Amino acid sequence: MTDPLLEVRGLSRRFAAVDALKDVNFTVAAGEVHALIGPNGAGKTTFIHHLSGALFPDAGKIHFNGSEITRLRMHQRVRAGMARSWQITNVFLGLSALDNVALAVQGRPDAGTSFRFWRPVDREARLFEEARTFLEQVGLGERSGRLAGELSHGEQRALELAMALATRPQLLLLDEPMAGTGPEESARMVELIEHLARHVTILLVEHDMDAVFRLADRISVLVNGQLICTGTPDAVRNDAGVRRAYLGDHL
Ligand SMILES: Nc1ncnc2c1ncn2[C@@H]1O[C@H](COP(=O)(O)OP(=O)(O)OP(=O)(O)O)[C@@H](O)[C@H]1O
Repeated sequence: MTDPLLEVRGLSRRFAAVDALKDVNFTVAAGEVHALIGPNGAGKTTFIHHLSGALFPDAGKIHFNGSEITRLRMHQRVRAGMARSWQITNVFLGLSALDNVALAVQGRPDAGTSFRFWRPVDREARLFEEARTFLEQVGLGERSGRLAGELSHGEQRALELAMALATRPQLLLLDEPMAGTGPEESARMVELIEHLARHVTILLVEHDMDAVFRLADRISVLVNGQLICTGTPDAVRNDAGVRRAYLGDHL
């Protein structure tokens, strides 16, 4: 078996009296869509914060793409090939969709070198050309000139995905991409994630179980800070412990 793209070993984190994460062992294989599910307060957001570098653990190690990243800062993890959707907090609402993605392209470390040999006018044209391809990938090609603030909530989530893709990640962390979207927008987001999954490995945290069971190759279940099960959607659906602790209410 090839080494996992992401490997978490013995991750623990305590907040005052709460064990938010307890000795979590977890892997994401290259090419898969891996969903992390669990009831409210299970520790999912805390876990994603540890992967993205927003928080550091009390114990445990995180390896990504063969290197240890446990103590790396957020921007270093982005450079290493990990991108996270931030629930729209990173989108500049007063800028066009295209400008938002162009900024994300420009922030990529290799953009400086790949654009260095172009004259300023060509350089700018290249930058926007590349940004446009990411907008097209998320279905926003026609909306590139719109101010981000004028886009619907679902379109803003898609824009955020285009910005994450602009960093050319190997692993995309999607934190509740369906949150706040209506049924039509959710369906579009599921299609979009299916499309992106052909090109990039995805770790998905999501409460929408229809979306999770449709998209995931493997599912991990977190309850009270502990990973109680990892397996295929069928295995997780039929796991007695999972049904008792969580899915029983949802199925
Ligand atoms: N900064 C913090 N300070 C104190 N306690 C915290 C902090 N962040 C999280 N917790 C606690 O850690 C536990 C896990 O919270 P977390 O937000 O990670 O759960 P979650 O699975 O993401 O929940 P939800 O699905 O509702 O978003 C909860 O008991 C929460 O109250």
